[in-house]
Amino acid sequence: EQNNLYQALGQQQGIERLVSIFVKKLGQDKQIFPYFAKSSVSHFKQGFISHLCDVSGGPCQYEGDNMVDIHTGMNINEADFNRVVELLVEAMEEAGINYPTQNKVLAKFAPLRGQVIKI
Ligand code: HEM
Repeated sequence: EQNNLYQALGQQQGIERLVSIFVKKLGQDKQIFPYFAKSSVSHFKQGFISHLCDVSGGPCQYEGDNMVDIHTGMNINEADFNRVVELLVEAMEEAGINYPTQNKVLAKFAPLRGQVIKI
């Protein structure tokens, strides 16, 4: 069951394609771009790919820092969190990912909300 989500996302290739679209959207968004102004896009991209591969049940182990450590100090508020989720949904839409699969991805991220938002 766990592994089904990874399959539904199109495995490694599908996840890489999705994250590329997502990263492009983050960089083009006036509300969100400032957060990433000083980060390495390729580092973020690789980290996000392996994290998504991991949480979707794929054969990857995310080895980056935990969500709290990464996002602490960024002062991410609720509205910005919601915007990032919106951009992720748009990216999934553009990548042709079906609704049940989109919802499963969102269900994986929802519990992380409290670890990412201003603490
Ligand atoms: C559930 C939602 C989120 C998840 C799962 C998530 C996950 C991640 C991951 C996996 C990384 C890469 C870590 C690494 O490998 O070093 C990362 C980095 C980052 N995230 Fe998030 N994130 C989320 C929400 C957000 C939001 C809402 C913002 C800003 C509005 C944000 C801003 C950043 C930034 C700026 C970095 C790059 C840090 C650097 O310079 O390396 N994240 N996030």
